[in-house]
Amino acid sequence: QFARIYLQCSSVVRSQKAMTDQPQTDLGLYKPPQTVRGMTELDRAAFSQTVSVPAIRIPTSVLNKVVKSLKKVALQRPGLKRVVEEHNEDGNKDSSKGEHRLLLLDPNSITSADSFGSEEAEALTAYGVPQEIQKYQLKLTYENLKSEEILRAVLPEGQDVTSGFSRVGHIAHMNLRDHQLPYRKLIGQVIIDKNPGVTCVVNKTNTIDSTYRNFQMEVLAGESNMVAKVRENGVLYEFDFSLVYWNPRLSTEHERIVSLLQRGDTVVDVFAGVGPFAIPAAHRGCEVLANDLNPESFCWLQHNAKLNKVDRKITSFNMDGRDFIRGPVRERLPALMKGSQKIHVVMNLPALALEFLDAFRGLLGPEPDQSLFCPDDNLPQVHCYGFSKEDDAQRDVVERAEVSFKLSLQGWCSVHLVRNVAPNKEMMCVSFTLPRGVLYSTHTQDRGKRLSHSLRPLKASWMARWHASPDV
Ligand SMILES: C[S@@+](CC[C@H](N)C(=O)[O-])C[C@H]1O[C@@H](n2cnc3c(N)ncnc32)[C@H](O)[C@@H]1O
Repeated sequence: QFARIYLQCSSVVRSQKAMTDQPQTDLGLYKPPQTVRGMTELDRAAFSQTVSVPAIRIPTSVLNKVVKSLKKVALQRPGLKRVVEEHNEDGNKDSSKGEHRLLLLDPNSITSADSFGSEEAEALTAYGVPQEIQKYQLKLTYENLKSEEILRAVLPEGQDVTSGFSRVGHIAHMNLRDHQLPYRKLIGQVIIDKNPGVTCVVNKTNTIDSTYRNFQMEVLAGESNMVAKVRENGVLYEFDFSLVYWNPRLSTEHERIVSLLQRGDTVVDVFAGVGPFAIPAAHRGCEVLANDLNPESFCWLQHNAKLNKVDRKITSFNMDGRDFIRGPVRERLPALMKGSQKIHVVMNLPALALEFLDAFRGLLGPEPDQSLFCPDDNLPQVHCYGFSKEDDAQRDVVERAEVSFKLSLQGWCSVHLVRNVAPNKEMMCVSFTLPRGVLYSTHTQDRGKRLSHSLRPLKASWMARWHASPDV
């Protein structure tokens, strides 16, 4: 039944799940002082601790070569020197042993002289370094700890310290769980400390079901400046993250759609946001009609068009999507369809866009005179997004598009899996050539049977078109 529906899984964008910024390696090394457990105001000094680590003594004449050979077993920690001077029993630098240095080793890999692998042992022999391990008293400070170690030390024992955050310019955007909320200010500060470039951490305080798809958020740490500068696929955007929609996990999808466009095509972006389809499309030489209901998105869209010097290619609107289709789009469509350049309609409001497809029903009024009938009319290509929680997500989104059109799309569309949004929720994109029988009809009500019948003679030429352009 759905033989022509292609599910493309390759571009699933994986969520950033871990709060940690470095891989977990030597979690056993740091045994946090009990005093930090339950801390809600960050006291960095309280995290300091002296630990005993293995070390090997190396003559300075072969230091660089030996350090290179022992790279895999050397201690690696943020902000930590792994090659140190030797000290005498008073803790002072021992100048009598000046021609040697100590290389600190990872206690997870090296516990005794026998722990070296064959390659490392051979290198030590070749450079004349005795395989003797000594203990070194190392002072670990807050700077040398990873965010996960700090949070594991602070949060109640046995509770999960990981949580997702995404980066929007200088802003780290978190979605903390209830048990983490008492520690939210501290968590925010740790994220700032451990992630260069992050100067503001916010926590989402509502679900994204507001009309404009923006989040309510609380600033946990850092500056309260919500105006982010973001580069996506080489294009610069600026916007107030608290007032508009922006999702860094859509960059692959934005790029995928833009790669379908040719210079001179027209792009109709019904739910344009701050411009992640519209601006690159204009950059590619397309004429763009971009609309968003949110006045803030509309302003930032215009700002971004100017910022990227494509404002002359973009005509922007601040309207409801249906009114936009039935107004400015309807006005321009007949002329555009006479041309040879493609028309792409992008509808990225996944919670509702499939329902908005009904705005195309009867958009161009009755069928033109049969003598003027041209099966190769330049019909718009639609890329419409939808969420699905169904087992068969592609069938689900196609069926919902069909309900809006009162017309079967079987055999006429492709479906792309954009990303997995939650364990049982997919974001899909249905692409198809807008059926002629949808655009031309006298009624906007239920005319499914007659329309699907009137489509039949066109099917062969549509199929030919489908094969010629697999991107629809
Ligand atoms: C999911 S965002 C997508 C924005 C952008 N296209 C992107 O890919 O990032 C959906 C956008 O639709 C806008 N929107 C919501 N309801 C709308 C409506 N009825 N008409 C037009 N725009 C609407 C929101 O303000 C939001 O900017």
